[in-house]
Amino acid sequence: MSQATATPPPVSAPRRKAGTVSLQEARPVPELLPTDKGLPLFGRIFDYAKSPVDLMRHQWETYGPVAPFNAFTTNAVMLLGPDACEEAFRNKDKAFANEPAWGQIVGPFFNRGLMLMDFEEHHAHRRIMQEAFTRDRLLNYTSAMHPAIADGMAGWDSDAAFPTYPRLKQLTLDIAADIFMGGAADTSRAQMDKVNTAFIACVQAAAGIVRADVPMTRWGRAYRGRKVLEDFLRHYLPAKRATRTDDIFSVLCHIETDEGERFTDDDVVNHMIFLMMAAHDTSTITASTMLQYLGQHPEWQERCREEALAFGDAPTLEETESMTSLDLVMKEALRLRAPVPMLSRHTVKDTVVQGVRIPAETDVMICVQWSHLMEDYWTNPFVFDPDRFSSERREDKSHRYAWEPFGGGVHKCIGLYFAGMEVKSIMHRLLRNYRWTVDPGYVAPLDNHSLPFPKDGQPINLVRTGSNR
Ligand code: HEM
Repeated sequence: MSQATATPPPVSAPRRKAGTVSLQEARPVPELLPTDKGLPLFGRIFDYAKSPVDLMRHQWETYGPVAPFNAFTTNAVMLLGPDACEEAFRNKDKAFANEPAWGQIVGPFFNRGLMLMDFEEHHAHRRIMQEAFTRDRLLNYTSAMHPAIADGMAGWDSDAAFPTYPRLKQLTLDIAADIFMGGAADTSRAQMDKVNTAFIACVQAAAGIVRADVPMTRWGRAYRGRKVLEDFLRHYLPAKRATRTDDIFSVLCHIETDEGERFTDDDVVNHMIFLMMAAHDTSTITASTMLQYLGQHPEWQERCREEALAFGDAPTLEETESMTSLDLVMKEALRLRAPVPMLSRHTVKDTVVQGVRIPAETDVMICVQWSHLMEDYWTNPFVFDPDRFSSERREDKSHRYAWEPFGGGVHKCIGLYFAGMEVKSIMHRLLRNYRWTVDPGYVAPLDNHSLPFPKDGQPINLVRTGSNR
C-alpha cells in the first residue's frame, strides 16, 4: 500500500432510508451559497474540470447528499453518497430519465444509443441487446480478441517514456475494428483511419463549448463524424445481414428475442455507434490506470505476472476470470479513477431523494466517483490497496452502491463482463511480454472535460522482455 494523493478530512454520511419521506414532507434542495454560483454562463463547470473530486467533496460537506450545482445556465443537483445514488438508480417512481440528460452531454452524435433510451422503449431494446452479451457470445469475442491484441501491440518496443494512453487508445480502436466490425473486410487502412477520426470526433463532442453545428468546433467535427460513421456502417449492413459472423455488428443484425423481436437497420447503426463509444474510452482509461498503479507497485505487478504466466498466450474466458490478482487491481483502478465519474439524469416529475424534494425538469448528476472515496465505506480511500476487494475484506460490501463504476439499476453497463475480458486480455499480454515502472510520486494530470484521461499521455518506462508474438 502507498499514498497516492493527499487524504482529505473525514466526512460523515447522514443516511436515510429510501421512500420514507413523501413529496409533501420533503425539504427543498438546499439554497446555493453565493460563493458557489461560479462564472456567468458556465457556472461551476470549470471547477469540475479542475478537480471533480475536490468539487464533490465540497458539495458533500457543504450541502449533504443532494447538493445544488450551477452548470452552464441550469440549476442542477448533485447526488452524493451511495444512498442518494441508489435511489436514483432504483428509480422507483420513474422520475429519472436518461435521454434528456445524456442527450445534452453527448449531443446528437450518440442519438438512440441504448443509454439514451428510456422506460418501455429502453426495456424493449435492452432485451434484444442482451442477446449480444450472453456467455456464448463472450466466448467467441474472447477468442477473436487475442489476435487483435497481438497485432495491435506488435510494434510496442522498449521506451523510457512510452505514451501509455494514446497507445492504448489506438489499441482499443484496432480491437474494436475486429470485434465490433469484424475487420471491415474490403476497407483500406486509410478508410479505416478516416472512420477512427470520425469516431474520435464524436467522442470528443462531449467537451464542446459551442453546442451547434459550427465549422472548426468540436460539435462541427462531430456532426461530420457521425455522417461518416453512418455511411460506413450502412455500406456494410447488407453484407452483415446476409451472413452470420462472430463480430458484434453481425450479431446485432441477427439477434432476436424468444418473442421474435429484432433490430431494424436504423437500430443496428445507432446501437453500433453508441456501443463503440461506450466500450472504447472506458476500457482505455481502465487499462491505463492499471498500468500506472502496477508500474508504481512492482509487488502487485509481479503477483499479476505470475498469474499471467500460468496460462498460455490466449487464455479462455474462464482463465481470464480466474486471474484473481488482476481482478483485484482492475476493481481498485475502477474505484480510484472511475471512467465515468458522474452519470447524468433529468427528472420528468417531482421526486424525493434522501428526504429532499427534487422538482421536475431538474438536471441531476449521480456522483459515483465520490462514493468510491468516502471514508465511511473505505479504509484510507485515497490509497492503492487492491486487497480491500479480497474475500477476507470485501470493503465494497460496506454498501451495495459503495462501488458503482458500472452504474446500477436498469441502465447498468451491459458490457461489464466484456470490459473485464478485454482489459484483462490486454493486461495479460503486457504482463507476459513487458515490465514497466512508473515514478511512485507520479500523479496523472487528468483532463476532466469529458471522461478523465491523462493529459500527458501517461509516460511509463516500458521494457520489452518477450517476443509478443
Ligand atoms: C471499464 C469499462 C466500462 C465502464 C467503466 C462502463 C461504465 C458504464 C456506466 C457507468 C454505464 C451506466 C450509464 C448510466 O447509467 O447512465 C454504462 C452503460 C452502458 N455501457 Fe458501459 N462501461 C464500460 C465498458 C463497456 C463496454 C465494453 C461496452 C460494450 C461492449 C459497454 C456498453 C454499455 C452500454 C450499451 C450501456 C448502456 C446500458 C443501458 O442504458 O441499458 N460498456 N457503462
